[in-house]
Order: sequence, then structure tokens, then C-alpha cells
Amino acid sequence: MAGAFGFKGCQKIRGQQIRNLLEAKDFFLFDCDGVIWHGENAIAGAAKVVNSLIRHGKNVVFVTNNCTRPRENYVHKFYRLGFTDVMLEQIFSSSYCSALYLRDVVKVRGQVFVIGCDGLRIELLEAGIPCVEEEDDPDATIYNCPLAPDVKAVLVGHDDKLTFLKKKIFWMNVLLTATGHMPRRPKAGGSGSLTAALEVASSRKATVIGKPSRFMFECISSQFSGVDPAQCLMVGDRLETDILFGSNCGLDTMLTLTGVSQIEEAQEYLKSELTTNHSLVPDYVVDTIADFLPEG
Ligand SMILES: C[C@H](OP(=O)(O)O)C(=O)O
Ligand SMILES: [Mg+2]
Repeated sequence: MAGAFGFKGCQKIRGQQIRNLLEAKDFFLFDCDGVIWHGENAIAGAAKVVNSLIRHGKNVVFVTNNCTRPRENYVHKFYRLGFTDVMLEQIFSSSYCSALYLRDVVKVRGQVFVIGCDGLRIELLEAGIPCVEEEDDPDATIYNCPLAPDVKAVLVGHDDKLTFLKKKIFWMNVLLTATGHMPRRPKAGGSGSLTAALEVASSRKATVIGKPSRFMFECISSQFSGVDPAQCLMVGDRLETDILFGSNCGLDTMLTLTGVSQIEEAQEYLKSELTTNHSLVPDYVVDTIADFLPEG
């Protein structure tokens, strides 16, 4: 079906169709890994696109499941990679939103046992939530490690050190939350495979805060007044997180082919008889967000 800006659904748009779409939307949500950068390298043209949208008065926010660093650190990274107009308030990471979820929704009273990088701990501490101290006893093992006191919730994100094995917790009555559920990709800070392992180990289902959960959009809507889903465009590289997130929040969605998912996967979901799979079909597809730039 052709939408106002060209085909909606797995069809690439370009040129004037993209310009019409950019004109019509006033709120842009960008995924980070695979859309605006790969690790420490900006995707060609991405900084120009983002800076231009901001300078033309568009609202721009970043919605990342990469929980490895605190938002302050992202501000420096944006600046370093040429995204000179990005401020802290525009960054919604799964670690930041997990801290808001535990503080404002769960209203956690007690310690949170963090399984993940410092980015998670720093965001929790900035939200006023105490974390179980990491064990620095080199001799501590899973057999002789101490029991962590007063734990009310576990938050699991990407953890490349597995230090949590040096402390025990009673899993009884402990809320299990996670920043994401997708298997991690090289260089990205996803947490998915660790979450699945902990769900099995604790016989609990994790409450996932990151995309495709709607909660990150609720954080954005509470911090930016008057956000109208019909005026939003979610731009991502991963069908199962970014595009599903946009669908879950009632946003138009755009897949960029600079990251994880490919157009063939989206076309498979479009053809699927399972209607739930249609939520993973992007409204629009571009090769890269550099296609937003005027040709020539
Ligand atoms: C971890 C990484 O984060 P994002 O793409 O949401 O920035 C991913 O999900 O691949
Ligand atoms: Mg991504």
C-alpha cells in the first residue's frame, strides 16, 4: 500500500519521498548502534543529518539498548563524532530508563543487585538507588562468596566481567529486570543472552525495560511535553527491537540497512501469516540515514 510518502512497508524511499516525510514529522527517535554509528565510528553523513534536523527545529532523541555507559559519557561521544548539538536530555539509554523504572514504577526500597557494566550502576546511583557493592576479593568464588544484604531487585545488562558470580543472592521475592532481551552483537552493549540465562537460572521472567518495551517511549513522553505518536518517526536497524518498539508505541517506523536487519528479513515478516510478525515490518526503508540529505 502506498502511503503519502511512497510505499509503506518494506519499500525503499528516496529523494522527494524522504523530504516529504521529514517535513511531515516533528519528532525523530534514532537508535544508535547500527544507525548513527558503529562502535566508535559515525556512519557517513549521520552527524550532518542529525545536526540539520535539530537546527531546523525538529525534536530529536536517541533511544539505545546499549547499557554499557552512562548518558554523560554518550554526550561526549556524540560531540567527539561530530553530533555537536546533542544534549543529555535527548539521550534515553536502557540503563537510564531502567533506573527510572526502578525508582518511579517499582519504587524500589532496598538494594539493587546489578549484573552489568558501570553504566548501569552510575545511572542507578544518580537516580538515588543503592546498588550491591561489587566484591573485590580475588579469592571469592561462587562457593564461598558472601550473601548480598537487602536485595529487592536484580537488574541485568551487558556484563563482560561476570563479577556477579562473586556474590550470592536469594532469588526468592526478588524482581528480575533487564535492559534488553536480544542476543548481543559484537561491539554492541546488548544484554539479551545473559538475560535468558538468568531467567532459566532463577525460574523467573525478566521485566525488559529496553526496546521493544514501550517504557522508553513513556520516559520520552514524560520529559518532552506534547509528544504526538502520529508526528513521530522511529529510525532503527533492528526489526525485533527498534521497529517492534516503534509499532508498540504507534509510531511510523523506518529501517536503515546500515546495521543488523536486512530488507529480506522485513519482507519475510511482511509475508508471514502470523499477524504479530507484521509489527516487525517497517513502514519505510532507506539504505542509510544519509539518504535524508539533499542529493548532490
Ligand atoms: C545494543 C545495541 O543498542 P542499540 O542498537 O539499541 O543502540 C543493539 O541493540 O544492537
Ligand atoms: Mg541498533
